[in-house]
Amino acid sequence: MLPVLTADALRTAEQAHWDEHPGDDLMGRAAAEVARHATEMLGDGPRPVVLVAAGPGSNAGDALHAMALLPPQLGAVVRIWPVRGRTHREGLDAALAAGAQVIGFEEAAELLARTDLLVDGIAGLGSRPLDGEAARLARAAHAQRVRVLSVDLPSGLRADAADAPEDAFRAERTVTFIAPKLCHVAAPAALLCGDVRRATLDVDPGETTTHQAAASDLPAWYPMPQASSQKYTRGLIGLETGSARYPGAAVLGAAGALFTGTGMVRHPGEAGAAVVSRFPSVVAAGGRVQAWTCGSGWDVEDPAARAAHLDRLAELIGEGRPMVLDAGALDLIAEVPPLPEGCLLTPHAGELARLLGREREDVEADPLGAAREAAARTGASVLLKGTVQAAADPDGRVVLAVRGPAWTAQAGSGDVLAGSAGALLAAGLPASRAGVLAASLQAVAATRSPGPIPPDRLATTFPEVIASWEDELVRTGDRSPDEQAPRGVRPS
Ligand SMILES: NC(=O)C1=CN([C@@H]2O[C@H](COP(=O)(O)OP(=O)(O)OC[C@H]3O[C@@H](n4cnc5c(N)ncnc54)[C@H](O)[C@@H]3O)[C@@H](O)[C@H]2O)[C@@H](O)CC1
Repeated sequence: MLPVLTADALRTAEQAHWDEHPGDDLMGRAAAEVARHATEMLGDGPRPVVLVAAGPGSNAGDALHAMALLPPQLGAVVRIWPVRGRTHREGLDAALAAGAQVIGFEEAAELLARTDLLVDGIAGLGSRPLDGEAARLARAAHAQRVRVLSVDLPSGLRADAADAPEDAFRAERTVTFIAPKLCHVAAPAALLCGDVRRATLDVDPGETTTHQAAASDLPAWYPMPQASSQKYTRGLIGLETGSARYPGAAVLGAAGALFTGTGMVRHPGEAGAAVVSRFPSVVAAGGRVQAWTCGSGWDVEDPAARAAHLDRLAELIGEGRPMVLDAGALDLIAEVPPLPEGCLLTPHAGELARLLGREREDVEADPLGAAREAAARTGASVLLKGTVQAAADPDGRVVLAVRGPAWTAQAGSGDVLAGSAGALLAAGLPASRAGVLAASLQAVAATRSPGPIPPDRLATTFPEVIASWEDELVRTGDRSPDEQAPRGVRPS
């Protein structure tokens, strides 16, 4: 997992580094990284034109010092537009000494047509939305498809926010320092960062409570069956989902659980028959389970159905097993006893806002903060679904799931996800890990099988993804090839 730092935490890490290594030239190393990436992007065309948009702070310092570090044989023609006329003094002197020239806004705007690379050094950690000439330049660069290398982050984004203001640079590549910030990993901001390259600058990022899951983390997290496994040890998941009004949710949740992999799925509720007709391995009766998924497709608008769901939720809570609470069940939390240990709530932004008694926009403005608050209030882990998918634990730790394409933004994805997370919970994974793994599985599946595939059909591709994880574990020696395909005893 990658640490994700806030701007404040990053400044603290930087200060701690300087306390230990007084005078260490972090800007020099950052500039060398910018120069390396600029050179790589420019390739070997003759006398490339490089335009630097330079702000007033240290972000411009990195960009400008980098210009003095470009290989002389590149013969780059470097022009600097200082936003609002002033910029980082030493950086500017270094760039001028290497042959760069300062130009005004009009000249910079005209130069765009001949610019091979725009180095965006307006602002990094201190970035706020662009306005005036800077906004005009960003817009024109986008319209003219100018290639942009952003230093630390595309100017106009805010380091700790996931939103993408219209007036921000759109980078082909972003070289970020020490550790990524929220804007680099959470959509839609992350989509403006292009290819994000992390330069650690040999600075310890320190402790952080926020991490981004990587695709390479997933194989080891998945509960692969062992030679000694049997259905009871792999996990029994009970589904209490669907209703007369929304029977499909029960089928979708069962698809999520079955194609994620589990020992047995039980569906004792009224939608059980519909589920069994689609998936005959499902047991439409109660009995022992290790975890429950409930709430998907519950009809909480009809008073009689709502009362029945409420009774059933209280009953399930009384069993004391870990549960995934999805959709309708989230609306009933305030009316039932406290949840057992190890539960997972799976709200989207609107449901999370209702849970917190806030506006949806508030949640969207600070998705991780909202998930943390809900986790602290309910004592459950909270997987926020949507463009930002992240699971928060009651102690404040947050893990962002692997990102996928927006094809999964469709009705039914959440029902599949709740079933999938329930299967993983039943297998013994901690709640937030189950949520992050299920969300990541769906994202990876949609990346491998893009297009408008209905969520239950997409679930049928989960096994391919999981099989590739098993291949990976065998390749790295973390799983015996015999567990994957027993060879038996062969003639000597
Ligand atoms: N903190 C660190 O550990 C390191 C920082 N470095 C660089 O330093 C940067 C942080 O430097 P600073 O704290 O000086 O902050 P920035 O250079 O990110 O920006 C702050 C300045 O930019 C102005 N600004 C912000 N948004 C603007 C906008 N939209 N239009 C015009 N002006 C705008 C602010 O008014 C302020 O003067 C990092 O992003 C990185 O590039 C690197 O040198 C390496 C190490």
